[in-house]
Amino acid sequence: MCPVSTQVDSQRTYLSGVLSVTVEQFEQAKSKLSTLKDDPGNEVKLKIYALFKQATQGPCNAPKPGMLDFVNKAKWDAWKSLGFISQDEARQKYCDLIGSLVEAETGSSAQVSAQPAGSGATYETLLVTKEDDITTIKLNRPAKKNAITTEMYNEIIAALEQAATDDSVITVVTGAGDFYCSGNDLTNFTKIPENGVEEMARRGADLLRKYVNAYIDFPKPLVAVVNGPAVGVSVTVLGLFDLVYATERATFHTPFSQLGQSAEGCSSYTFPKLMGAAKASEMLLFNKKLTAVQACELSLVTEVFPDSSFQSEVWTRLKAYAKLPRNSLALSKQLIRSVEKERLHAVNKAEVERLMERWTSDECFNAVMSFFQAKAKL
Ligand SMILES: CCC/C=C/C(=O)SCCNC(=O)CCNC(=O)[C@H](O)C(C)(C)COP(=O)([O-])OP(=O)([O-])OC[C@H]1O[C@@H](n2cnc3c(N)ncnc32)[C@H](O)[C@@H]1OP(=O)([O-])[O-]
Repeated sequence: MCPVSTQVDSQRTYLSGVLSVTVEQFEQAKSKLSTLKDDPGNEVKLKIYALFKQATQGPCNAPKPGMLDFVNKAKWDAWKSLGFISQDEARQKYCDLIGSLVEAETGSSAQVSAQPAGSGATYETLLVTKEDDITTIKLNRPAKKNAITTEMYNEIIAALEQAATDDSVITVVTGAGDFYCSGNDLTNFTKIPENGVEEMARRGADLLRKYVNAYIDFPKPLVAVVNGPAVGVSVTVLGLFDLVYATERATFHTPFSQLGQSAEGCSSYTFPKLMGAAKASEMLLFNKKLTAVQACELSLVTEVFPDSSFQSEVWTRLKAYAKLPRNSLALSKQLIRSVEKERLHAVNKAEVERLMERWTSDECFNAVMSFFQAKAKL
């Protein structure tokens, strides 16, 4: 909560039914920003920038910077992502954000910020719901084909931690829009911290290890409802799900070599085990894209459904499954997976170490540049 706004409740005004901060409170928040001692990190700085622009100028109307103008493109994207929220709401969010940063530094809300996001928690990149004993984690950046930003990795980890302990029976991961997920957001590679690419690689590796661990350790039945094409890390972790239901429109590919990278998500172990070494190599080394039916034939997918009836058939089935005795389901899942857990953690660790080296390589740098250059020419 914003300390600035809570100090002077009487100065708050109601506009269109929305609690709003005064101009004075907004100015106070602005000056508090310069007193912060800790760098809040690029993601948060971008959010502050975007909220400030929205609060002072309204929705983004600036021309889109070129793809190679990384910094200005990231700022523009952040501002644009606020859509048409009102200047009032942006002022309120700006104050709340700066208030929470100030409070975190002074220690008064340290406990709150250390807690995983829970039911009732708001996520920026996910829609998390609980209904019919099913917790659904929906990746929610459809305009970017649900590419996974650093923030989204953290939010998925938090949502899985929460789902692991809530009273739902089954947990589902799915995507908003026409894609399931386009994998790692390639702009993650353009957010280089002050201490350089090595530091970016170290942080990325740490986050990826935690992310994959969240799937390895997940204690209840975990189901992927693959509503469209899936790419990269969203495909590799499928080997850690208990069921994978796919629309016939879905495709599956892992363009690691093309990106100068290497396999992750425990796929260097789960894929050969599921489909045999030769088929796994075609995917993981040579970027072979599978149709949903081919993925099902190779045991990566449990069952394929016609696109027109996909949602209704899958959800009818999942709702029935969620009525089964919860402890029996969870304990059976744990029996199936526990034999492999130690090995999977070791595989995850080894894959992440390899990737950390890859992310500082010329091969990876050149591949990511090619992606953005190709876009810039469009
Ligand atoms: C961490 C572990 C190691 C890595 C593991 C991996 O996941 S490796 C795998 C890594 N993944 C890849 O290599 C996939 C790279 N992406 C693609 O190949 C294609 O975008 C596509 C086939 C996913 C969709 O093609 P389409 O013609 O249907 O749609 P479109 O292209 O017009 O996209 C719409 C908007 O979304 C944007 N966007 C989409 N994906 C990403 C992304 N990953 N990143 C950032 N942005 C992305 C795209 O730029 C565009 O934004 P704009 O211009 O509106 O600001």
